[in-house]
Amino acid sequence: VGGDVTATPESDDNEYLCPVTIGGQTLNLDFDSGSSDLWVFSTSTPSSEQQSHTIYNPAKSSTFKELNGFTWQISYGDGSGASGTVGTDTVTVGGLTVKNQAVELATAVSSEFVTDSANNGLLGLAWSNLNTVEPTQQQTFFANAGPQLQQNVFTADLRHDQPGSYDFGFIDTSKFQGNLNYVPVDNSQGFWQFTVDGYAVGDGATGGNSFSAIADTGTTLLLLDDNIVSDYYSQISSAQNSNSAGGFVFDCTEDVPDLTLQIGDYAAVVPGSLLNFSQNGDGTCFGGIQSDGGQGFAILGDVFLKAQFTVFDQGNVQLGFAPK
Ligand SMILES: C[C@H](Cc1ccc(C(C)(C)C)cc1)[C@H](NN)c1nnnn1Cc1ccc2c(c1)OCO2
Repeated sequence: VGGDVTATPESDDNEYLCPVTIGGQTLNLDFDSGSSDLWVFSTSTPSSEQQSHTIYNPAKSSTFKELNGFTWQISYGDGSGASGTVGTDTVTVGGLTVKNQAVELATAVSSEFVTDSANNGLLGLAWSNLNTVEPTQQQTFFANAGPQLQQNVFTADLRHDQPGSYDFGFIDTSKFQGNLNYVPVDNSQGFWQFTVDGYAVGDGATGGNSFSAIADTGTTLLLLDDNIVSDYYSQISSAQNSNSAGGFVFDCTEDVPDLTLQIGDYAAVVPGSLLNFSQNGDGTCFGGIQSDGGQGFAILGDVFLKAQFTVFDQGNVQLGFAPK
């Protein structure tokens, strides 16, 4: 048994949304391999915060069950967050159905979620030890689906400005070139965390120290250690760190170098075209590489994942990468 679901980019590839059916109701959710809560806008969300969101109404689901007294509360690294109550329902993603999946109903959401009307919640795909439900931590959709999957994996094929896909339970070899390169995962902190062994800017030599990184479909950009960020932008003459823009910007006319991350024997190339992320409207462009805020590990978000076909292997606790 498996599932294949389309991942549609919002404007500027800021996030990728996928249709999820919960108790017969379909909402577009942001699949997030960097968190482990499945939460939705619902009839429990204050009407002032519901705005033009699609909401889930548990009263209209014949399979919803309340988990009495259970709560959740999550804060994301970008400062946003949400909280609420919990129940279970039947959840279907791309034809793959999980019964009695914990579904977290938002009773409060931060302004970033209120204003992003296309995003009706998150579906966490990190490890279940990151789930925030109390008093009893809940399993993710992927953890619950694992036993019924042919292969205990899901794959991400995100694309620039065009629909991509997530597959659950199988690896579609038509979606990548060559062989998959596997790297062991340390899931002790709940992330898809692994070691990057070095990096290269443009056609320069690979150097630098090894560092920890997480594969995070829920983060838009490629967030790296400040030293690597400075090294990278030293190769773009007009680059500057702009407070008003919220990060490094450069003239849109500049030739933007590739970044290569050495992962074991695999050289993961992120082409310069993806590293010129968006236009600021004043002739400057916003970089796809930005600071990780000094949190001790790099966050390989969508900018990185658009350039690699990625296998999240729950069975063998490993990640696989291949060029597309
Ligand atoms: C930000 C997303 C989670 C999210 C997604 C979408 C949204 C909006 C829809 C409202 C746009 C908000 C939030 C990410 N998911 N793993 C995440 N959740 N927790 N940490 N991260 C990654 C991180 C992202 C940005 C940092 C950061 C760490 O540290 C410093 O700046």
